[in-house]
Amino acid sequence: MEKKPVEKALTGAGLRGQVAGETALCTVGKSGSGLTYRGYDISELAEKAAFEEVSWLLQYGSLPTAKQLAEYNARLKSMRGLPQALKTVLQQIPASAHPMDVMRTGCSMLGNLEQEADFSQQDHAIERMLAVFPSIICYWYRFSHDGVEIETETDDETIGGHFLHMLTGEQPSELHAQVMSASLILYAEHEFNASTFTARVSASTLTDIHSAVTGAIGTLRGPLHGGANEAAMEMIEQWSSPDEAEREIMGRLQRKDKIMGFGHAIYRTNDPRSAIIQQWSKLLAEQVGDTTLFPVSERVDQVMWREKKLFPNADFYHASAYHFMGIPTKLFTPIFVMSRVTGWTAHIKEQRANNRIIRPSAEYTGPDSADWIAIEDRG
Ligand SMILES: CC(=O)SCCNC(=O)CCNC(=O)[C@H](O)C(C)(C)COP(=O)(O)OP(=O)(O)OC[C@H]1O[C@@H](n2cnc3c(N)ncnc32)[C@H](O)[C@@H]1OP(=O)(O)O
Ligand SMILES: O=C([O-])CC(=O)C(=O)O
Repeated sequence: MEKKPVEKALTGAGLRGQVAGETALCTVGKSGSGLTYRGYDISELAEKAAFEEVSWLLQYGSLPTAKQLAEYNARLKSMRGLPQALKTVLQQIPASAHPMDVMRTGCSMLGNLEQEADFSQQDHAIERMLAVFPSIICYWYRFSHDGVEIETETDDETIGGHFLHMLTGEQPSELHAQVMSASLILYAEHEFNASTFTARVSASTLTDIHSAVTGAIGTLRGPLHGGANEAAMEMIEQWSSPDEAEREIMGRLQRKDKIMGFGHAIYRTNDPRSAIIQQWSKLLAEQVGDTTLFPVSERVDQVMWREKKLFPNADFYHASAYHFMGIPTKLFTPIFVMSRVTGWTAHIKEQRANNRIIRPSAEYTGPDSADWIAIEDRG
């Protein structure tokens, strides 16, 4: 079937199509559907790189040598521990809290305990956030849900493996560690998306790095952005067959509901990250013997294209992939944070290196002038 692009101008509301700054970090949809990080194609990175190589690439500008990577990994490993004051704060947060709020509070508290005194400390602060974010979410999750106080200073080689290990209490399989690495690479960076733009606006005031990242976490939380992976999971898990999924999707489209995990502000024909995570999801489905969730996902994909010419974005097949690895749905978006902190902080560094406060203008639509009305005369 030939795919046709979604017809909608890249202009107007939402600053669509307007250049809001410069970056050497990433291109999105440059030739319609591509994605590159510092010139490297996403499919090559997802196939050949470890997530830590990509995070180094974003933070320091080039691929690391073997020595640089080994030293970086050792540093990250040594930074996984939580200060007692942060543990105490995490222990206060109820199990009913939204895990993205936990991430936001965790990041903010870290900024209180380990302040970035000046910008010469930014690389240390970035490595610390990258190393400790999985610890923050897993410590809170296991404490609030299972009553277990976990050890976050594990010996796992990778960030993805470290996360899965803390979450399940077991060493992850090679396949799961591989999928986590690929997933973290896919989510790492995406130009001027809403959360990254938040981070850049924040950084442009010359505020500290934890404030900028805290704002970005809050922005990523929304269902139109990172929260879509959880929303997609909540949708597809309701259906027990592809036929039921098709009927339900048709009904939702008729009611003009948004289907989470579909469509994109920039890509017009496909999101290059989707096919990659779809392949991993398929493999995981085979491994767990799934005969429902993956076929349901594929049917939703087909129907959305047939009916609306809308395609799955990075979030849609992440839902089933994470589910097959046993990750609770509410932790899907925090994984996005564990990855995207690399993109946010690379943008913060870039903004700081050539800064002018970001302060656009608005088109005024209010009354021309208004005459003052004394309070006793107001109806
Ligand atoms: C990692 C990420 O953050 S990826 C994005 C994750 N978000 C989602 O998956 C949420 C669902 N998707 C959406 O809400 C949107 O597609 C967004 C927010 C991603 C992009 O929004 P926009 O740039 O405004 O979308 P776009 O201009 O391409 O919309 C074109 C038309 O398709 C419709 N449309 C877009 N996405 C969807 C969807 N998921 N379900 C149903 N209709 C949709 C729009 O309502 C619009 O219709 P209209 O012309 O009648 O108003
Ligand atoms: O670019 C966007 O608007 C949203 C997105 O896909 C991302 O942040 O990964």
